[in-house]
Amino acid sequence: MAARDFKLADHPAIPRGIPLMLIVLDGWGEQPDGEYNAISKASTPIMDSLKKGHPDYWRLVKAHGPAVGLPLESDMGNSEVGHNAMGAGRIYKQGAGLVDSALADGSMFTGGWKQIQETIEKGCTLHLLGLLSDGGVHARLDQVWGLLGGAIERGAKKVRLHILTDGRDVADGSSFEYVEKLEKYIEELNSKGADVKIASGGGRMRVTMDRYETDWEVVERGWHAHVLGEAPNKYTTAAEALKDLRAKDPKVNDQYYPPWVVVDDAGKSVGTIEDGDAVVIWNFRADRVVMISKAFDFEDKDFPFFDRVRRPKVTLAGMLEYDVEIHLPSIHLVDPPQIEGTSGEYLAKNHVRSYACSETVKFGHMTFFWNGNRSGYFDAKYEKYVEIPTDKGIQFNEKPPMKAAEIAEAAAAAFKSGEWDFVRVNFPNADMVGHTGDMEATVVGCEAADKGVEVLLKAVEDAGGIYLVTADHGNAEEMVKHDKDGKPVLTKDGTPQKLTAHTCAPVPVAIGGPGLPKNIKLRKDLPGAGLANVAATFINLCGLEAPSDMEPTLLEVVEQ
Ligand SMILES: O=C(O)[C@@H](CO)OP(=O)(O)O
Ligand SMILES: [Mn+2]
Ligand SMILES: [Mn+2]
Repeated sequence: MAARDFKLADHPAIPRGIPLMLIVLDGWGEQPDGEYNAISKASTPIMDSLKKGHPDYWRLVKAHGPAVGLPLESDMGNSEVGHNAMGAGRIYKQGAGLVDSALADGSMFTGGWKQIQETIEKGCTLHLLGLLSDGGVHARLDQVWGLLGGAIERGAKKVRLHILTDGRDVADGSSFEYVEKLEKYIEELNSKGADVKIASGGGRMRVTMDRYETDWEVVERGWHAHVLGEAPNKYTTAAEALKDLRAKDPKVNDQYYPPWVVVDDAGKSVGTIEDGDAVVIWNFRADRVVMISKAFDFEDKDFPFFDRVRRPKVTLAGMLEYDVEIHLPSIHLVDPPQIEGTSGEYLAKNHVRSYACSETVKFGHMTFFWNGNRSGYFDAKYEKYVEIPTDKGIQFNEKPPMKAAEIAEAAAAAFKSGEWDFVRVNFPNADMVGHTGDMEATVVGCEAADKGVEVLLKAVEDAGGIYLVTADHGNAEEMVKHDKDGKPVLTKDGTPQKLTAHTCAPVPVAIGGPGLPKNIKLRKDLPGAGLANVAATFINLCGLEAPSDMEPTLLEVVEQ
């Protein structure tokens, strides 16, 4: 491919140097007002006022399914694909679909797998670890079956599974059904001579799947259970663990199970991870498996995060490469989407000074995901990434405002300082609190996010700047599950079933501010536009023409 020319021409109608504020409201979808819509229930005067700008200054864009590179129209959006699309301005076939193709054409077992195969042939144990979920955000059951079955077909004898339960992308309690399905499949494989067992597990928010170094203790708990075979909770089957831990503590749910291990009759773990073993992480999504990958891959001198006690020398493979900058893990089964020529690189190379900010749980969304799953700066001279620490060890409905005020304060100060041309922030509330399924708390979270937007729009007003407000996918606007006719799905006790997951709702794009030239409006001719169209839009708002291989801008220059 010809080398990319990063020089961008000036935009014909938008001058350079008018500062731009871009706000992403994580998990803020647009759906009709209703009893279970936490966003419409909340008092959100600022977001409501933006909506009045329809059609010239407010519109909806797609944030789910093929529009963001997911296999099916029924696939809900998520932060990785949403921020990848916004940051890159293009639609890439994403992890879920890439793994599907690699399983279908067999290439799953031809690349990085070869090194796993060598360890299997030596008779070592193969450990498979990941989120046991059909949500399609981080992982999918059929892919786990494909990996496990494929490994057995290729000669793996002893396989141990380390499972993280979900309840976030799927209904709480679905772990029972998934474990039952997995046990059935294991029985089938074992009846043909394999030795497969579930060895350890825990809830994804409490065990192993932390992200962006919010709390290394989460990963440490997982390390103890999966690797060392140690946890305060010991059971003879996974199903027993799930049942008993819930019965003991009403606060336990699929997301927040404590760590547990499966033990034999002598009380010994059935699946510690030992020197020479192979470990495959089956999640395709990166953020929540970067830390556990580091725990396996990093030498002691590079790993100050917790005492690993014992670090087995294993062959570790990721389903995908999770960090394409530092090539983590060093082996992967399926190549990740080749995201390059992102807006961040273009802007840095055109000397647009960019400032990105969120609190820890979403920090990497505005940096790592935004930049195509790269962890560093393109050019530190023109970029600054600011992280506000997220509270550790709480469930987010306990403190729904989260750090919205602090994010707004930091970003408003950066904007007013005049040091930055482009400030981008993410407010996590609608998403992180929405995932708890707690309606009241989510309403409070949405109100806090709206207040954050208010502070930032005031900064834009004061500095004569431009704003672009959008979201990465839906979540808080649908807090209970609905059937095809739009009626709430009821649980056995007659109450509506909580929906903790993201949705397929479209998301808003709003533009404005005193710096927006009067002849710039939103186009009316792109009904199918999605999040990938946002990149060209904000590059234009920075005063530059967008690269020709990005999805088209949402802006038009109108005659006055
Ligand atoms: O928390 C996460 O990992 C996902 C849901 O699984 O949410 P988001 O895509 O918004 O980060
Ligand atoms: Mn998100
Ligand atoms: Mn989410």
